[in-house]
Amino acid sequence: MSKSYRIAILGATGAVGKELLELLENRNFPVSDLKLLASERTAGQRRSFKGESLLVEPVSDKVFENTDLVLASAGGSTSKVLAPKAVASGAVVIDNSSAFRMNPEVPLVVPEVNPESAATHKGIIANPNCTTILMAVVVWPLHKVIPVSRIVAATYQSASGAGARAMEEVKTQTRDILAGKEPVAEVFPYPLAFNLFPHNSPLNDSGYCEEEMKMVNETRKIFGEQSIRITATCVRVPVLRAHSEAINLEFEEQFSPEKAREILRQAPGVKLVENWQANYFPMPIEATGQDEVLVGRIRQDISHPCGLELWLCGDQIRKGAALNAVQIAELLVEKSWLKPQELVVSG
Ligand SMILES: NC(=O)C1=CN([C@@H]2O[C@H](COP(=O)(O)OP(=O)(O)OC[C@H]3O[C@@H](n4cnc5c(N)ncnc54)[C@H](OP(=O)(O)O)[C@@H]3O)[C@@H](O)[C@H]2O)C=CC1
Ligand SMILES: N[C@@H](CC(=O)OP(=O)(O)O)C(=O)O
Repeated sequence: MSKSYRIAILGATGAVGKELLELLENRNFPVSDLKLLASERTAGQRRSFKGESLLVEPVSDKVFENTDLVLASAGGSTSKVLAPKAVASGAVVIDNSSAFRMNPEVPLVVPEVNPESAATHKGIIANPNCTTILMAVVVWPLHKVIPVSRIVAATYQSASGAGARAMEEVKTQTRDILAGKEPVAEVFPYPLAFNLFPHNSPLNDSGYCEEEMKMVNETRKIFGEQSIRITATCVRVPVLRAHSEAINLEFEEQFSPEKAREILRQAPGVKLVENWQANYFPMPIEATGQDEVLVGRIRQDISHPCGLELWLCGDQIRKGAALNAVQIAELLVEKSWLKPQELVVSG
C-alpha cells in the first residue's frame, strides 16, 4: 500500500488555507490525517474534506506532534514562531509566508524552475511571493534558452493578494459606491473599488516597496542568478482575484517573439493565450481558478534589439500560493524528500 501522510494546515480558514484544502482533496494527495488550525477567531468552525466535517482548532503546545507535513499560511510572524516548533516536533514545513524566504538555509522553490533545491531542506521550505512565482514560471523557460540580463516588471495586483478580508472589503466598497455611500477602507489604506494605488507594503529608502523588492531578491534566489538586473513597480487594482504583470525582458542576444512563443507553448505551468486579430490576451477573470499562468501579447521591444515584452495573468491564490505549495509537497513525496529532520532552522 502506498504511504499517506499526517498533514496540518496552519491558517486553514484564510484565502490560501481554503485553497490548500481544496487542492489536497482534488489532487488526491495521500492524506491519512488532516488537522485544520487557525486563530482563536475562527477556531471551532468546521470545514469539509472528502465528505468529512473537520473541526478548526486553535494552535496549542503539542499541536504538531504526530504530524509529517505542515502547510503554513498564517502570516510571517506566526510562521516565525510556529515553523521551528513544528520542525522540532519532526514535521516538514512548507511556508507560504515571507518569514524564511531569504534565509540561505531555506530553499525557495518553484517546482517548474528549481525542484532540486527542495532536496536541500532542513525542515522548512519556503513558498515564494505570489507575484514572483507567476513571473518565474514564465521567464525561466526563456532564460534557459537565452540568458535574460534585465527584467522590468509592472504589476496589476488583485485584492485577494491581501487575503480573504480584503476581497470582502473591495466587494463592500463597490456596493457602497454604487449605492451612493462613502466607501470604508480598513484592510487597505485607501478605497480600492473604482481606484488603484501603488502596492500597500512598506517602502524602503530607495523608494521601493517590499513587494517590489521580493520580486527582485526572490527571483534571483530561485533562478540561482544574482547578476540579473531586476526592477518592478507593483500596483494594487480593483480586481477581485488573479494578478496581471507586464514584463519587459532584455536578453544577452536577440530573442524573436516566434521563438519565445514556441518555447512557452510547451513550458510546464504556462498556457499561451493570444489572438492578435481579436485583440484577445490573458485576463484575470479567465486566469481565476486556473492552474496555469496565462501568457500572451509577446512582442519585440521596439526600443531595444534584444528586448522582448509579454503580458501574463495568474491566479495568485492558486499557482501563486496554494498550488505551488501542494506541488512542492507532491515533489517531496515523489522523491522521498519528506523525511524526519535533524536540524531546526530559526527565523
Ligand atoms: N493571498 C495570497 O494570494 C497569498 C498569500 N500568501 C501568504 O499566505 C499567508 C496567508 O495569506 P492569506 O490566506 O491571504 O491570509 P488570510 O488573512 O486570508 O488568512 C490568514 C489565516 O491565518 C490564520 N491566522 C492568523 N493568525 C494566526 C495565528 N496567530 N495562529 C493561527 N492562525 C492564524 C487566520 O485565522 P483566522 O481566520 O482565525 O484569523 C487565517 O486562517 C500570508 O503569509 C501571505 O503573505 C502568499 C502568497 C499569496
Ligand atoms: N503578494 C501579495 C502579498 C503577499 O501575500 O505577499 P507575501 O506572501 O510575500 O507576504 C499581494 O498581492 O499583496
